[in-house]
Amino acid sequence: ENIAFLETAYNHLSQIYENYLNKRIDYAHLVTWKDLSQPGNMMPLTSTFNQYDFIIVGSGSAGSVIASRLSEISNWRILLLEAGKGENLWSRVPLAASTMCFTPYTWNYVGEYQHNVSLGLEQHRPLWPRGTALGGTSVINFMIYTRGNKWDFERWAAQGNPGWSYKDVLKYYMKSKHSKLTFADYNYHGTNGYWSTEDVYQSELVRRFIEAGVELGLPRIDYNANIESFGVSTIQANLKKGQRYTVARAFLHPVRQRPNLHILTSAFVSKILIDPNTKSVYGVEYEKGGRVYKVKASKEVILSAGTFNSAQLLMLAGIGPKEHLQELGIPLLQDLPVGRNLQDHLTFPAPSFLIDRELSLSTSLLLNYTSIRDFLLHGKGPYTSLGGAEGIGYIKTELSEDTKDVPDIELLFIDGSLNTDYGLFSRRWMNIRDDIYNTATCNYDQPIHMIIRLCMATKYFTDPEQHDINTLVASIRYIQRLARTKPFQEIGSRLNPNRIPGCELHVFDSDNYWRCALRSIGIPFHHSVGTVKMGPSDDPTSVVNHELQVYGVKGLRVADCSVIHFAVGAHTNAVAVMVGEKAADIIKENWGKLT
Ligand SMILES: Cc1cc2nc3c(=O)[nH]c(=O)nc-3n(C[C@H](O)[C@H](O)[C@H](O)COP(=O)(O)OP(=O)(O)OC[C@H]3O[C@@H](n4cnc5c(N)ncnc54)[C@H](O)[C@@H]3O)c2cc1C
Repeated sequence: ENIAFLETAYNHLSQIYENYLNKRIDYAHLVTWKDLSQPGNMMPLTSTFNQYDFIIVGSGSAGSVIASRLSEISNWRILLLEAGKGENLWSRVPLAASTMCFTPYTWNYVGEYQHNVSLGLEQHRPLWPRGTALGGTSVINFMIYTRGNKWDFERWAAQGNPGWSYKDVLKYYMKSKHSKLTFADYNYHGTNGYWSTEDVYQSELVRRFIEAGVELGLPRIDYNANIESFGVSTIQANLKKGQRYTVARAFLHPVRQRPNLHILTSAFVSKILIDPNTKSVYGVEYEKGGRVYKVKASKEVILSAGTFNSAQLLMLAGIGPKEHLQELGIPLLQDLPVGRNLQDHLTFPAPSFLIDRELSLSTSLLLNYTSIRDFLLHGKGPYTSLGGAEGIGYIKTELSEDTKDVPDIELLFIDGSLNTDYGLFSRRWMNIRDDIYNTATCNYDQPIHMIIRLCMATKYFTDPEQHDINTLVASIRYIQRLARTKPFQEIGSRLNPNRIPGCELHVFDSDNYWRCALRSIGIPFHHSVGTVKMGPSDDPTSVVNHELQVYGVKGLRVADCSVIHFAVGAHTNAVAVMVGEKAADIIKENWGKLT
């Protein structure tokens, strides 16, 4: 497999870079790679059982973990149904992260128009990709490994969800992990789990980012150890030997030969089967190869289809808000506020800074024999950069009203800018309009980029108090202070003076200018959660209880990002894996199998 990988990778990287140099793009090329990652246990349809103990819908960050863990019980029969296909080799190259949204491995969702945000995007609408592959969104994401602040989980539990406090969930974060990090507190990192975590490529620039933080009083921290809430760090990433390590590679491949685990890809679940009289779930209907099949579950169906699709499948089954289902002519089974609590972080791909030295990721660094060899043979070098993301920082702005040590802003340090890939991928992934890209970002050779991310449930700038947008402006000021520190001044760091079209009326770099810029190219950060909210039975906004069971329906659980009831201060991949680990233990315990 390694030799095949090297050969194919070399040929395709050469082809892609030829296109890249010619500023052409051949998206088809990205997806035609031979698929080496098909799971071994792709049972032919004639061999699937008519009945399983558990059926899991969706093999994403949570679903893969659940299938892996439940199939540890050898006399349980488990079926995992996934609409997408197995990964391909291209998806293993970390630097290629931003290209994955242009492959068939995404559902291609697009956000609705909102009058006060994303105004500088094509049709004023942000892209909202979700993965469809064995491994789900972990096949298209940026592999940044973050868990969230301990107070996120204390609040999660305090809101009527016993078993979800920091102490409770830390156990599962550690269980899944196989860490190989140089700067880490190993009291907080597992070393025997399935899921590998490594350091990413560290350029001279990220070293300067860390030094800049330290100059401003932010210590270098292991941000997943949750001892110190504020600080700077290089990124911990889900890589193994420098390649993307998806949840499917981590949790399914090692167990795929288990006779009690059947995995079907390209199997699209269209319906949850529920007896309307008893409100008991007895199976699912799915489509594969143009045919429709029904399969029964004697114990439970577990929805792990992601924040959008789990909510959709519930509503198609008549579980959702009464009026909405009536509008669509779907007979009501259970009136629950499914889909009502969608939350996401917001990110802003600016400001960028110019520097005097050629230090950031560049064509000459990438189109270079040493870099390609380092990646293919040693799993090192700039190709292991997570689409350019190298550094991370957590701060609390002066506007925060939180009494606890909870950051309200995450800083992401990006080595390069929107034009590093000639505008072929990153800005398209953000759906930024041509005029904005051409005027604001594309005509400098050596910009570096510090992105900021709002670590709170943003109201997408509808807040009458303007607390969310003002917090972002405060964080832009913080970033400017970072850029003025000695480590950045030594390389001539200065704010990119190009203005965002549509914001010319405002004095450049004034607070109003940044508010305008934020409304223009502020976008969701793809950490959507909350559509199937977990909460106590007396909370009318809840859909599942703390054991992930859907209220009023028997034999149905939901376990993925949709149950997370607020936008925790983390990128959500590891949180979904933690939900999967915990869900598996809850299920085992409920059925008397937890040893
Ligand atoms: C572009 C991008 C970058 C990101 N970067 C990061 C990052 O760097 N770090 C991080 O922590 N998080 C990141 N995230 C977020 C994170 O990856 C997701 O939140 C997480 O993977 C979601 O896990 P999940 O289990 O909820 O759902 P998913 O992983 O989305 O899994 C759902 C699965 O269900 C399948 N499915 C859906 N409907 C059906 C159906 N009807 N029938 C059968 N199967 C179905 C889907 O195909 C999919 O495989 C990123 C997300 C995106 C989109």
